[in-house]
Amino acid sequence: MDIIFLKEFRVKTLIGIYPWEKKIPQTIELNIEIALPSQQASQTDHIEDALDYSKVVDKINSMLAQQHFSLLETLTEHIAQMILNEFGSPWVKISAAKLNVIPGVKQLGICIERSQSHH
Ligand SMILES: Nc1nc2c(c(=O)[nH]1)N=C([C@H](O)[C@@H](O)CO)CN2
Repeated sequence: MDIIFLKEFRVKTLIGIYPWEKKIPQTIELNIEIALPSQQASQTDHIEDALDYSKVVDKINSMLAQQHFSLLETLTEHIAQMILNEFGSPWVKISAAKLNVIPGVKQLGICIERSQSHH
């Protein structure tokens, strides 16, 4: 299985359950692994055959500018479903962390894995 990864991808968004968190954007750090639907790009050297990771970054930036979540669980689920549905990936692993939001904890967050469901 071939995997594209995005490491330490930082993005500002409104995220959290508390009133202040719904007004003040916070930086979250994403780490993402995306299984590729095919190995074709490694043979052809054509971007048209690749899963274009710059498009994934653009999609996530625009999603998190428009949609505001209370929980990191919901945020990661939405990103995972977008990647599975719009990029045809068979499997994704996504972690999202808040930075220095609780004294004494440098990062805290969640990590999820999701696969295509075949009906
Ligand atoms: N399981 C979770 N627990 C908590 C979350 C969350 O997103 N998932 N969020 C918060 C608050 O927003 C917190 O980050 C502020 O300190 C608390 N617990």
